[in-house]
Amino acid sequence: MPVVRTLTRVANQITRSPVCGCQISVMPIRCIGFSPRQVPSDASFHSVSFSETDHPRVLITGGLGQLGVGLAKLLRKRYGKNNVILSDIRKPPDSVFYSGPFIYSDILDYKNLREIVVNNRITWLIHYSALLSAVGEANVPLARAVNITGLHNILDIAAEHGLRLFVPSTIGAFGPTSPRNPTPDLCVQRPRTIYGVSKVHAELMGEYYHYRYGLDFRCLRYPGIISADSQPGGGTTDYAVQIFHDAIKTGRFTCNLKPDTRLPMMYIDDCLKATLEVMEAPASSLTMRTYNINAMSFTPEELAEEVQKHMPELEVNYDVDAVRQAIADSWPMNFDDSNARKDWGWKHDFDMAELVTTMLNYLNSGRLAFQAN
Ligand SMILES: NC(=O)C1=CN([C@@H]2O[C@H](COP(=O)(O)OP(=O)(O)OC[C@H]3O[C@@H](n4cnc5c(N)ncnc54)[C@H](O)[C@@H]3O)[C@@H](O)[C@H]2O)C=CC1
Ligand SMILES: CC(=O)[C@H](N)C(=O)O
Repeated sequence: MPVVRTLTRVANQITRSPVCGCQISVMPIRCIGFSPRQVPSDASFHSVSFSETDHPRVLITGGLGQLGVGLAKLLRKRYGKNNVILSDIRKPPDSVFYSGPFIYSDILDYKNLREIVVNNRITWLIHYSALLSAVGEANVPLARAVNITGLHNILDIAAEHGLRLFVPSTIGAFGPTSPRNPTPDLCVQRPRTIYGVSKVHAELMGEYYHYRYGLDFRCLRYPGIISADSQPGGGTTDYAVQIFHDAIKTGRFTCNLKPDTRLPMMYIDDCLKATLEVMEAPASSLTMRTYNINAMSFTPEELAEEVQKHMPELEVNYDVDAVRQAIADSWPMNFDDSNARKDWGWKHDFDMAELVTTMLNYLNSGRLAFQAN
């Protein structure tokens, strides 16, 4: 009865486990039986299987979206090109395919995901696959599958293989009954989008797996992320990226949110830096497993005025999208990230003025290079 022996050993280990100082007496249901998710005989359930002196072996899921390619670039600089594998279900452009390891991975395919983790000796998993707020409302069944069922696969594989797991959450994990100005780490969370509901689920499941199985789960609630060289994937904060592209291309911008809609925002370099920092933070410095992070907070009107300091001719109009506006009206206006600052030294570099200058310089230099060729 090797399986029973293994389960008994694991059960004893868990009930003795000092995680959170709690005594636990019930076995994890998912580990019982002969499913592919069966506990392996050498499962320890206690995280960080890699030696801290070695570089981690990182897998990024959903890596071809707005954030993944930039994160891979940052991590490859630090840990070596071949130690960071990007994955997605989309076909990578040449620039991505030839810049480091890329692999097809559908997070809904548990066996394929497990094979990738085993064959590549993955130690860190950065789980970026998701459907964002606006596209999620347009296809709830798919958002539910990717954001919830997909997350379950990720959690099981991470727990089974002792991975350090990063799952981003979002300002969208809060709702109209949350305090909105500012929104603290711990408060009422009753979001009204499938995206928000799935992210609260991810926060709670990750924290539960940490408490129950010792999974090294780390989670940051990102604000709206603004980037120049990658396009957002269908969110409510996308206007704050689009304004730069339209300003440079046409000198005109039509905003789909009302001029006074205040939302927390961050430049991509700060977002990627925070992700790296929280992944490298010693576990002892983390008093929580889910942290708000923030950099700035502005309205479309304020952002447009800042852009107009550089491009006074920019014309801005408003054509409000009811779905996006309702979502934005239920989200935080300001984010309280004091715990991240206190616990692991989070500090942003870009405020609104620096963000605008950086975005315009980047996009203008691209345009000039294009014209020169
Ligand atoms: N971009 C932002 O402003 C913010 C992003 N986040 C979170 O950060 C993460 C990354 O965000 P973005 O890069 O902006 O998202 P994105 O929408 O640009 O990219 C998501 C990627 O997931 C992939 N994907 C979809 N279904 C999949 C499946 N079945 N298997 C594997 N991959 C699949 C898509 O092909 C896409 O490349 C997401 O979890 C998002 O919720 C959180 C807050 C703000
Ligand atoms: C803030 C987010 O999570 C994302 N950018 C969205 O608007 O859906």
